[in-house]
Amino acid sequence: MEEQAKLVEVKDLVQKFLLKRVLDGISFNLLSGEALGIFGLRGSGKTALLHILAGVERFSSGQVEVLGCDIRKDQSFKQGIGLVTQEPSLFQDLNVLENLDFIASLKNAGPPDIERVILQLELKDYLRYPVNSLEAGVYQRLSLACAILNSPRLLILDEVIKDIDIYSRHLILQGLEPFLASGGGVICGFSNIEMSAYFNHVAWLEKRQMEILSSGEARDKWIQLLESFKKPGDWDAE
Ligand SMILES: Nc1ncnc2c1ncn2[C@@H]1O[C@H](COP(=O)(O)OP(=O)(O)OP(=O)(O)O)[C@@H](O)[C@H]1O
Repeated sequence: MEEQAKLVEVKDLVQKFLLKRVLDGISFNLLSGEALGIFGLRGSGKTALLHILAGVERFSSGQVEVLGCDIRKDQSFKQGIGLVTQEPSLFQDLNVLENLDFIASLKNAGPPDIERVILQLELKDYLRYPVNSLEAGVYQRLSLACAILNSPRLLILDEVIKDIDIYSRHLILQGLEPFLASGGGVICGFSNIEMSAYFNHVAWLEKRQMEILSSGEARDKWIQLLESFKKPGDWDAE
């Protein structure tokens, strides 16, 4: 059997904001064909980690390799990733097609790529809609469409299917299957434990540390956590 390529390798990652440690000695790998879900309570560091992997935030110490690049020294991995951030990141003043056109030009993608993503995420009926008029599910379909215009090898997704309609969720998840089967990798932050089943592994972030679990183990841990909560303040990460 062909050996799976290592898409992400993280060793001893530390992230501090001012003097506060948010991630403390995190290590994990992602192989091609794998989907890793990053799970944690509010403020546990999911977004901080995803932004480091996408190269949009610096980190305090440790080693991070993405698509074979030491990301502190070599930024070329950015051409091979697709990012969907938790905060809306599309151009609000442009319509759907204008967003696709503009982002395609930034990513050196061409008309066939635009056609491909419109088809995959069923955006044809929305092309002239202003982005700020889209319902959440269609907005996320467009966000993912923009992220995959450059046919990335690694997708970094932050809460991409949170609070969206079931059909959009289906379209997004269905699109990930052939992507993974062809050797892509997905890292996805999520906060609804029900979504664990969609990932090969769940990276549980708590108290600045990471634990890699199966989806079943993550659900069990969630049930134990719920049972241990006694007062509302316990919902905070620290
Ligand atoms: N740029 C920043 N400057 C200072 N503190 C930050 C910064 N980014 C994140 N933090 C802090 O780091 C911690 C982790 O935040 P992060 O947004 O990564 O958590 P999260 O798990 O994604 O939370 P949520 O589920 O609410 O999105 C929080 O305490 C947050 O306030």
